[in-house]
Amino acid sequence: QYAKITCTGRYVPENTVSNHQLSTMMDTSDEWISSRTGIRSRNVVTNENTSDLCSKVAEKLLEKSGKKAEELDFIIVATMTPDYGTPSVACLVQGNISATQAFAFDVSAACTGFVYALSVGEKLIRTGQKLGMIIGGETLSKVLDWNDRSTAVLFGDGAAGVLIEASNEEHFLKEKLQSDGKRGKSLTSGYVENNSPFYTGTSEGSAYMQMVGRDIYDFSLNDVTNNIEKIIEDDVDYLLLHQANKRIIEKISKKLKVPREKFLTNMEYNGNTSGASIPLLLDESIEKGIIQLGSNQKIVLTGYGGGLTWGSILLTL
Ligand SMILES: O=C(O)C1CCN(c2ccc(-c3cc(CO)ccc3Cl)cn2)CC1
Repeated sequence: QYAKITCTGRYVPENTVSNHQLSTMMDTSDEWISSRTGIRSRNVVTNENTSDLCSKVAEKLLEKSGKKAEELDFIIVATMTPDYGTPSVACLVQGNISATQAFAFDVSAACTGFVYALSVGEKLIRTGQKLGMIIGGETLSKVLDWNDRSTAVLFGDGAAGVLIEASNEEHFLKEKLQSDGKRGKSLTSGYVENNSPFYTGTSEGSAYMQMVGRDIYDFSLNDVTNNIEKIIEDDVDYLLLHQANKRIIEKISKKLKVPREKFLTNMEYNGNTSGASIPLLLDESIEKGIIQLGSNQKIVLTGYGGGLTWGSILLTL
């Protein structure tokens, strides 16, 4: 049996923060942010954590599909901003929706997390599971250094996901997943201090998000373009890339010689939501009627970011 995406859903926090609002909090401007990133606003939690956002998505997926929670065989959450080290966000979601038959785990691959998780979920279906839920969810606002304008203006909170089910038709056509730990220090977040009386080592990192923008920019233009080239086909209808920066997407489209209008974007009102960005874009594009489940449209999903990780999946809907 094959796997097929049968439902999509999303949830973003109510609190919308405009570029202008940020310009009253730090030395930045709407002009700088929107011209350099394409971002005009983002949504930021005030009293929710990642498991809350993901649980809202889970409830929406069940409501839209008519599936019962106890039908779920597995739940995978892709996140770099979990509530806890343990329990996983996926387990917290499982508890919240009483998916009593499911096994649940998180995937840590930053902005490529949803692509990695979808790839794993597809294999679980192909080896016999019947129904899975795969969610990308982040509360990046809790790990940002809000005094560092170079990162604080780029990121947003949100969650979105899909149901995948066993199918007789083949929908997942090709994938290429990659990582490079040697370059991992270019984007870090969530370092945990060791306070043991025995520890004499140094503190390596920061709990806050730190990014060497130049390195990530160059990586995205070079490694990510090469990755897409390995799986893309001439009749691809749309490419849904991780929504990190409008200029990088324009540069990738030029380098690939693929028309810009095939690259869907939504960073304008979400900011960079890391593992949530691709499923947010997928659900929004379906709601807008640009993409339809069951249409046989051919799309590419490409994530790229912390790890460093990057990867693409070519699939038909
Ligand atoms: O000066 C400028 O133009 C600045 C230059 C620095 N910028 C960056 C740099 C890197 C990213 C980024 C982040 C991730 C992680 O999700 C993945 C992929 C990318 Cl390309 C986003 N923005 C903002 C505009």
